[in-house]
Amino acid sequence: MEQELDLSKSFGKKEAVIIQNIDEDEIFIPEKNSNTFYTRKIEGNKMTEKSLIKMRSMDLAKESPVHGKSLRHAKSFSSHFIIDIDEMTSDGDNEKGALINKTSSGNMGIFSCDRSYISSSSISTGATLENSQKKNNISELKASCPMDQEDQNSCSWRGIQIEPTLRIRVEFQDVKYTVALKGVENSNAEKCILQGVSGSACPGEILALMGPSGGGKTTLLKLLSGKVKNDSGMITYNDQPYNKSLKQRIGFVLQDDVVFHHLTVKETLTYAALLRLPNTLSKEQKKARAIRVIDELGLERCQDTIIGGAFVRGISGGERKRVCIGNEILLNPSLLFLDEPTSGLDSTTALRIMQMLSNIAKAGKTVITTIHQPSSRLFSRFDKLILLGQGSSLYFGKASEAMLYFSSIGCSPLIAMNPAEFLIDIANGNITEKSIPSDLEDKLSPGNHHFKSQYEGPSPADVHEYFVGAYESRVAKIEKIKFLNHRLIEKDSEVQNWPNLRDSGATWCQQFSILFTRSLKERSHEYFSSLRITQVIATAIIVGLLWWHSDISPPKRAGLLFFISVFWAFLPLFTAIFTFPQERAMLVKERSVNMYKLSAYFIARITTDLFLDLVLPVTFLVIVYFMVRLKLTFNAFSLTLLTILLSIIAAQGLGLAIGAAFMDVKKATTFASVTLMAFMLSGGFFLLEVPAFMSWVRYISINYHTYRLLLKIQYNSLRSFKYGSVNDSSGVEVGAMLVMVIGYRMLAYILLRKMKLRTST
Ligand SMILES: Nc1ncnc2c1ncn2[C@@H]1O[C@H](COP(=O)(O)OP(=O)(O)OP(=O)(O)O)[C@@H](O)[C@H]1O
Repeated sequence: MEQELDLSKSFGKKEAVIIQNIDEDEIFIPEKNSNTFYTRKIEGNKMTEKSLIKMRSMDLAKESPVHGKSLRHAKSFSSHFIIDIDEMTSDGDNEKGALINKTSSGNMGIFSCDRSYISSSSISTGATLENSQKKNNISELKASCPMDQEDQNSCSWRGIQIEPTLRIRVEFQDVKYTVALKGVENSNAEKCILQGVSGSACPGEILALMGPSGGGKTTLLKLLSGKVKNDSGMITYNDQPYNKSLKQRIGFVLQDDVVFHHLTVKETLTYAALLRLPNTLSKEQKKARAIRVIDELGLERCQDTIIGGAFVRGISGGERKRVCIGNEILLNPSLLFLDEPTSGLDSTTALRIMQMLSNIAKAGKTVITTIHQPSSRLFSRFDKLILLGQGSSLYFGKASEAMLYFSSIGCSPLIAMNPAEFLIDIANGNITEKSIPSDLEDKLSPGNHHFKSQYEGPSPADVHEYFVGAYESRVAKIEKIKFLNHRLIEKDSEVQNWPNLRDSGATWCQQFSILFTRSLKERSHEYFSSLRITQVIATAIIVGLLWWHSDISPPKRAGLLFFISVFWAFLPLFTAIFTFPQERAMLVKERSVNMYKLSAYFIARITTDLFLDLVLPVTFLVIVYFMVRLKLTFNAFSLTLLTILLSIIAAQGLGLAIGAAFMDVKKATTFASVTLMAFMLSGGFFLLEVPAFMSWVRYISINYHTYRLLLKIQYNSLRSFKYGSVNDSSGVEVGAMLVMVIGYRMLAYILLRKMKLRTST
């Protein structure tokens, strides 16, 4: 079926979309500057959600115009039409009127160019918008949900908003940042990372920070998000300086954001929702919110796939980025900061992510993102742009006017070039294949002190200096005046108190239970991995075979009992050592946004390990006990098992404390191996007599106490062993082990508390 639309009045630009399968009673909400449309159905005064409608983008330049105008043909779809995106999404109040379908198809759509909601059914009757009952419904809907032009286009995101977004305008003026250089001879050496950067970003906008690697983008992002404090200059949020209550309104997506590798997409977002959303929402509502975010981010297909990591395959890079963004979006932040959200992704996925950010911005949020080298399609999504080169601003303003600005100062591409490529070249001081500004050329001409006898073109340093100077004289001054004027006007206005965002998330007990379950899910794969099970069972069988039905004489069994004490200290210690170093990034990230109390995390974490560590030792002991035929009484078996469990818990505590002290796996494992060796040698099996001045080592040795307890259980007395005290009661050993169980954990907790949460650049 061939469809024709009279687009002659309003259309005729570069791009078009074909929209298929339009139902009756649907309205379309075109996105500004994008080729995305949403559909909503109207039921009474309510609009219900429907998915993004299918569309196809095409280049109209390649299409043959009909009637000499922008009339287009389209074939082979049950229902579709073509419409000019530029016109459709053009800003503003320009009333272009509705486009009426010339055919009689009842399944065609109608659009007007003022971005109103338009019903497809209006077309089938040829009715105008004014007469449409649907329009009345829409007007009522708009009246009940007042929002500005941007907000109208963002209904899909409104569904996941907890409360209306507080619109925050970020302005920064003359921001400087310097770091002290470590490891250089001159201890006062400093490096200036940002020098006098200014700009602003308003709600509904995407501000892109572009520049070459090392240009200072991430540093600026961290300064603007309050993660790092600036040395001088001013950063304001709705004309107020940063304060702690802003923290909850800021979402920050790191370049390599941390997520648990063994949790699925759904689990990741559900746990985040349960922990972070306010308690005014029920558990079911929080879960529903997570599901909603999954839908909005287009992650339905992979919601039950694990995230994955370096050693385990999971979701794709683009999906992972979207999960990280979803983690932040759940909370409806007013400001969203992203560090290179598209790096490493193919251009289609990158565009999809940018489209999503665009939708997020249109929901009234301020989005600031760093970006390396975007494609031209990606570039067109930015509202504002800051171009940084060696920490200095080379451009700030509308992204769409960046090329115009550089051409106004005499630098434009001489060959066809992607704008981002051109801008990055400029920021790198590379102006090959670009026109050289006459001022710069004059500077390098004979007679000037910059002139070199053999003209080689301007050096990157000259180019950089020129563009910084041009920016200072043409843009920076104007921005400064704007900023100051703005502040003067705002000065008399009331100081704004940030309204309380929400009550705090989950209670302590809820936090504990959520973190316990999350930890159990994340860790169980490690505890019950086939490798670990094989390791324990194989060791048990080898030990059982070596000591098969061994005779009961002490010399023979002492070696076995000592080995058990070493094995069940070694294994849990080296497992526990990784806990905090591995989870450090996640802990810092989650704690820095007060996601939970450290105590809830800590208790949940050690309880998970306790729980998981009980299964394998029981299996081990059952195999060894009956193969060797250790003392076959119920009491002896249970006491041996309890002793091993006590040893495991004490060793875990030591491992946690060492891990928390170093927060570095390499250092921690080195220290732990030396400690365990000292414990083993002083444990009483290798050495009966220890010099008096070294005897203290025994008392802090886990092996010493475990070995003595095992001997006492099997032989009731230590008299035949002639080492250490021959006291037959087990109180001292049990007491010492309990002190270790609690003491090492307390130490680990204190060390964790001291861990710095604020990051440096
Ligand atoms: N703490 C620090 N000590 C020394 N130099 C630093 C420190 N932090 C940042 N820098 C330097 O400051 C410059 C800017 O760093 P930043 O991470 O902001 O760059 P970037 O533009 O984000 O780079 P990329 O795109 O490669 O991520 C770099 O040269 C970096 O080495």
